[in-house]
Amino acid sequence: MAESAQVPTLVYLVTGGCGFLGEHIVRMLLEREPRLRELRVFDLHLSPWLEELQTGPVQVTAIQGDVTQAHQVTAAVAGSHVVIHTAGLVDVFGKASPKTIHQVNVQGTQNVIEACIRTGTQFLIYTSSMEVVGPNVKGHPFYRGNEDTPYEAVHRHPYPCSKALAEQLVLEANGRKVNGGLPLVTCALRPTGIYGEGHQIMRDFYNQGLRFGGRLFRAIPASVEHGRVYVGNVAWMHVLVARELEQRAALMGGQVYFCYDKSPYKSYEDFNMEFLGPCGLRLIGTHPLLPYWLLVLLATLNALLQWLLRPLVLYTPLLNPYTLAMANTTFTVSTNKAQRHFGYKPLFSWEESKARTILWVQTLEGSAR
Ligand SMILES: NC(=O)C1=CN([C@@H]2O[C@H](COP(=O)(O)OP(=O)(O)OC[C@H]3O[C@@H](n4cnc5c(N)ncnc54)[C@H](O)[C@@H]3O)[C@@H](O)[C@H]2O)C=CC1
Ligand SMILES: CC(C)[C@@H](O)CC[C@@H](C)[C@H]1CC[C@H]2[C@@H]3[C@H](O)CC4=CC(=O)CC[C@]4(C)[C@H]3CC[C@]12C
Repeated sequence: MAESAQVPTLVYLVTGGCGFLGEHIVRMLLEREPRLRELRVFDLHLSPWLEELQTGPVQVTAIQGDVTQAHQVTAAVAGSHVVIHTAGLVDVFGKASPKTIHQVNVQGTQNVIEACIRTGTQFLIYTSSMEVVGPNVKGHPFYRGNEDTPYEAVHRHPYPCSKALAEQLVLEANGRKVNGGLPLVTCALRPTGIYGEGHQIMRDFYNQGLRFGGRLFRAIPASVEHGRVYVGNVAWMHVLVARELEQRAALMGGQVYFCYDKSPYKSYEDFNMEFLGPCGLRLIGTHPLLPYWLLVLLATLNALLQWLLRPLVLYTPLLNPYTLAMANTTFTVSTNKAQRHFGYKPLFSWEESKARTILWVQTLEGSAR
């Protein structure tokens, strides 16, 4: 991928480029990657905002496609220098079947890998997840751990299982010969809970609060810390890895990196209130309002109701057995591996991340402020 710094010559492909994280990666690349000649945005659902990006100096190519269709992926990858694979089914609410989650997240990733091999694309960055590690099915806490912290990564839920399998495929593909004889260089980035402009779950919490007269009810102890990272910093880490992967292939190839920044360690609900509070919502209770056994019962009833209603309507509440277990298990990271390996530093401070997210929440319909 060696190229002259003056003339934009590179072709990047972002799968899932119209998603929450994907959009930030696309915009960040256009703002901060001067070597770009063409940016291909591959997604099952193309967004209208892509049109506004097609008037700039970089050729933005919108490709409507499905990562489960190998031929579509191969056509999109052919001729690209770097692939950022962020497309995926991010579902812990029972919206998609386990089979579909596997097809998209695992088979789709395999299709991306094989497309790189077949077409000679050398650099592949995969958006993995903290969920590849945990919280595990035993509810073991992961307290300010890093990429080398021993932890029993045992999962049953289709989503974390699919992310773990896909990450393994990507890392194992590192070093395989691509068409033309050069080695494929891969790495995987593991964001913790991403927040920021466009986060659907934050939108869901906000709407739930509006439905209850501006109130949200504490279900999780404030002491249970959950790692969060601002979407702009996750996007920046992807851009940086894509830039450094060629020069530092021996060090970075086949590696995993947690995505992190200076976002504070808080419970999932308290962290959300950093943004929802200034927008008029209140979190009721300094302790969970219901005993844990009752929350488990309610979550189980929600899962039963989802199953009963499925032939008629898709019922996907925030509270289900998996989300309750996740929220109730400490999982935070403390690492500097990305800084040591490729000089990553968060682009956005906590204050900037918070301000940007609050501004976005305030634009949501019904915002009190
Ligand atoms: N949201 C979060 O807190 C975290 C997300 N991640 C990972 O980041 C990536 C992006 O996640 P989000 O932006 O939150 O999700 P998202 O659902 O907003 O974006 C995913 C994108 O992939 C596209 N997509 C889904 N199925 C596809 C298919 N078959 N073919 C082509 N495109 C397809 C969707 O249309 C969507 O635009 C995912 O791989 C997810 O596992 C990792 C850690 C945390
Ligand atoms: C209803 C209450 C119990 C409430 O507190 C439930 C919160 C719950 C919806 C979230 C708690 C932890 C979140 C997950 C975590 O951030 C890790 C993730 C990584 C990903 O790759 C995708 C999203 C998620 C699974 C995230 C989803 C929402 C939570 C389960």
